[in-house]
Formats: sequence, structure tokens, C-alpha cells
Amino acid sequence: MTTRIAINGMGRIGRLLFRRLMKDPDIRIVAVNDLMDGANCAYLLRHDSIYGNSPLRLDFKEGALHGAGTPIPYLQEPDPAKLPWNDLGVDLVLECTGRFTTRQKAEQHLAAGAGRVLLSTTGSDDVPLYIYGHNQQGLRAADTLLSPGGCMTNCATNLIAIMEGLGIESVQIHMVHSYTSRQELVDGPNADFRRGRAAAESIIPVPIDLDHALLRLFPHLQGRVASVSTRVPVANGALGDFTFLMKEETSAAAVNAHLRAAANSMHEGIVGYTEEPLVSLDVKGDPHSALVDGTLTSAAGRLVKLFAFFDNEYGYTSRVIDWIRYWRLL
Ligand SMILES: NC(=O)c1ccc[n+]([C@@H]2O[C@H](COP(=O)([O-])OP(=O)(O)OC[C@H]3O[C@@H](n4cnc5c(N)ncnc54)[C@H](O)[C@@H]3O)[C@@H](O)[C@H]2O)c1
Repeated sequence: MTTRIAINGMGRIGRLLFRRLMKDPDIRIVAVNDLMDGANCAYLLRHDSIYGNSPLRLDFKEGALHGAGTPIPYLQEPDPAKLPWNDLGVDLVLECTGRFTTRQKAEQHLAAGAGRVLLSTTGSDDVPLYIYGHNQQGLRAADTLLSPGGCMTNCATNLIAIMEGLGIESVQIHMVHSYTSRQELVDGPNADFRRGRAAAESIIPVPIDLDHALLRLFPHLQGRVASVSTRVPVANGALGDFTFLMKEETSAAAVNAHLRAAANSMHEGIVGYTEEPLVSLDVKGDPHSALVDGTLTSAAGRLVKLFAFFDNEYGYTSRVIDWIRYWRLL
């Protein structure tokens, strides 16, 4: 059975999902919605500074994207409640604007006639949060709204879950992340002053809600998880830097053996393990939520440091696609 999908928000995540889902025979994209001009969206789908030119030769005319089979209606409606999801028979909305992340706001898609809504971030506390590879079994067929977490939550959740197998007391996380559209290219005003600084010029600390999301998933770690994030002058890619205080002394070799085993079993496809001397560009297009770099693991008594790369866009959309496949079969 074909899943009829609409994408709300054709930004970095929405467009990459579009490019990837167009290849899936079980999925039909029945509409996309964004505020930008349709010709501009078609252009950005054809040419991408990170993932290159698309083999799809999409064009915008008469309110639709043409060039990939049946024309796909291109909508420009800012209010989700007014979207024609009922008429289009939409099974699932991929909510990728980053703007409708509370239950009340996201459910406007349901009121408009969609069957289900999948956010592309961690939503508010009243939106069920499940992480693929960790607790996806919690999702029920009757659920109509899901937060799959953000890219950093996916990386951290899976690694914390694996490290819990060795016994952890607490964890400090530093997420080194490429810049995003929520920063400025040149200095400008921003409610968060540092986000308003030129993104390609500095290492920029930004506030994140990772601790909060992790405590929803690991409530027993209350008071024992802390995180910071810095945005760095690359357009794609991220590196999670984890410091675990273990219950007992260990060694880098023991930690790596444990991580490698997890990557080859329970977490296969979601967590990877490598000893290649990688840099962030090398993980462009990598589908893992965390690719552990075993060459960087170290231990000092009960303190363990480990590092994992991820492609914040491709790795993340890989999990969104996992969710689409998983949810349709429930
Ligand atoms: N970029 C990443 O690395 C990344 C990774 C994981 C999750 N996310 C999350 O995904 C969400 C989107 O991030 P992004 O990087 O794709 O952002 P983006 O700014 O590239 O895209 C957002 C898009 O939404 C559109 N939009 C804004 N308001 C709209 C409205 N009312 N109706 C329709 N479209 C509207 C914008 O025009 C834009 O094209 C955010 O919540 C972000 O946290 C981003």
C-alpha cells in the first residue's frame, strides 16, 4: 500500500526528504508546502550545495512541481489548519518547518485532514518522543503525532543507551555542529546574541534543549546529564564529544569493544564504528545517527571520552525514513 505524504517546510530537511522519498516506490509525495516561491523551491531541489545536483529535473509551473511523474502540487499556505490535506488524502505530514512543534500546533495538520504527523525535531513535552533504534516499540498504531527527536538527540540517545551497558554515573556532552539557517551569515540582531554573529567566522556556542530531551528518555539520569553545543564554520556535519563518568574504571579497548559489538548487533545501521582517521566531510551522506571514531576513545580511571560523527541532515533524514517505514506497517 502506498503511503501518501505531504511535506510542510521545504528547507534543508524537507528538501532532502523530498529527494530521498521520490525514489521510494512505496511512497507518493502528494503535495509540498512552503512560503518560498515555487520556482525557487524547484531550483533548490535541482541544485544543492551539500549533496550536489539532483537527477530529478524539476520545474515549477501552474502551482506544481513537474518533472518527476505526476505533477506535485506546490502550496504556499502559512497556516497548517488551511492546508487541503483532506482533499489530497494525506496519510502522513512531515512537519519540517520547525515552527509547529507543540501538540496544539502540530495537530492542526490532523484537523486539516491528515492521518498522522511526524515532526522533524524534538517537540514540546506533550508530543510523544521516541528514538529510532532505542525505543521505537513504544509507538502505537493509534498514535497520530510523533517526535523522532533532533539529530543531536538521536546521536546521544543511542550512545548513552549503549554506554549504560557498561554502567555510567553521569555524562557531559559537547555537540560540535555545522551552522544552520537559524544563524546569521553576517553579524545581525538576534534574540540569542551569539546566534546573530557571522556563522562562517566563529565557533559559536548556542543554547540547545538536548538535556531536556535526554531526561525525557532517561529519567533516571536526572541531575547527571549536561550538554553544550557550538556551531562551527562548516555547512554540514557534526561531531558529538561525550565524557562519561563510569561506575567502574575501564579502558579505551574495553569501551571500543563494547561499542563495536553494539554497532554490529542491536544498533546496526543506526550506530556505526570506525577506526578510519575521518574528518567531518567524510561522513557527508552517511546514514548513521552516530559514527563512533574508535581512534579517539580514551579512558582515565572512571572517566571515558568518546567521539561520534554524524551527518546532521543525511543521518537524521535516514531515521525519519526509518520511522515512515516502521509506522506504516504498525
Ligand atoms: N538542519 C539540520 O541539520 C536539522 C537536523 C535535524 C532536525 N532539524 C530540524 O528540522 C526543522 C527544520 O530545519 P531546517 O534546517 O530544514 O530549516 P530550514 O530553515 O532550512 O527550513 C525551514 C523551511 O520552513 C519554511 N517555513 C517557515 N514557515 C513556514 C510555514 N508557516 N509554512 C510552510 N513553510 C514554512 C521555510 O521557508 C523554510 O524553507 C527544525 O526544527 C530543525 O531543528 C534540522
